[in-house]
Amino acid sequence: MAKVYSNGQGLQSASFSVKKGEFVGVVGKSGVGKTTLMRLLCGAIFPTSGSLTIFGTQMETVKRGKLRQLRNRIATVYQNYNVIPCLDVARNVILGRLSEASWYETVRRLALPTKAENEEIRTILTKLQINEKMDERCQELSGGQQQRVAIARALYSHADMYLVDEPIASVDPTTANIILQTFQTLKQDGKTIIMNLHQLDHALKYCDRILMLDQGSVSFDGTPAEFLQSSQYARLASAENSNRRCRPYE
Ligand SMILES: Nc1ncnc2c1ncn2[C@@H]1O[C@H](COP(=O)(O)OP(=O)(O)OP(=O)(O)O)[C@@H](O)[C@H]1O
Repeated sequence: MAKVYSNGQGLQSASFSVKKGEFVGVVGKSGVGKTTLMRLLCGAIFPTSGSLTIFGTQMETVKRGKLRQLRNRIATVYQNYNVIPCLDVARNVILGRLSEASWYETVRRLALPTKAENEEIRTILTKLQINEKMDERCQELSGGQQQRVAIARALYSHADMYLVDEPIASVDPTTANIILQTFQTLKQDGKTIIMNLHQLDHALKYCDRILMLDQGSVSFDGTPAEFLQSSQYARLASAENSNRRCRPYE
């Protein structure tokens, strides 16, 4: 498929399929089309040519109702977090599971979450080490904390597929590992994860497949071990000024 914007930029050519339960890392320089790919995969935009099938549904001909159902099976974590600043952390997380709820149920969950709902939210926030912020408004949090709230909201959705755009861009190395380990646990539960990552060492360590984009096209598709041996890895690592060869399996 391709998604070419009116200025000629975008994703020029991508051909791949992803299996249930795979953790795919999408790497590549800035501007090569990683976010465009994410937006295609969550049905926010559509290919300008070629074909895209998500959960067996062809996106070129999808009807509005079916698209809504598909989107309910996909959780997206955007680079800019998309949290609601004036709501507290718990309520931002609750938003992750409201798409199917009636108007009454939406108000009830936001105004009067049950003990079980609060406990589930607290468990997710504890995993991401941000539970002490549960009652604080998002506008009072740092960028890295807001990023973890956005991740918690995605986890609360119980989606089948997680599209995650640069989830560790604003966090310290310890938190980065916590976040990536959380997604690895999801993968073990059979969830599919497609994650844009700039940090090659983390992609090599946590993903079980690497897709590299270069100038809007897929230039590599293989395992981390194959990627590590590839000329594409060498080029990208040196371009990102990090040609320190990683040894993720040691
Ligand atoms: N809505 C748009 N209209 C026109 N051009 C766009 C649009 N969105 C992205 N582009 C262009 O498409 C190309 C790919 O952008 P995209 O955001 O997908 O890259 P990226 O790999 O995610 O970059 P980064 O790593 O910096 O986030 C870029 O050249 C960008 O300028």
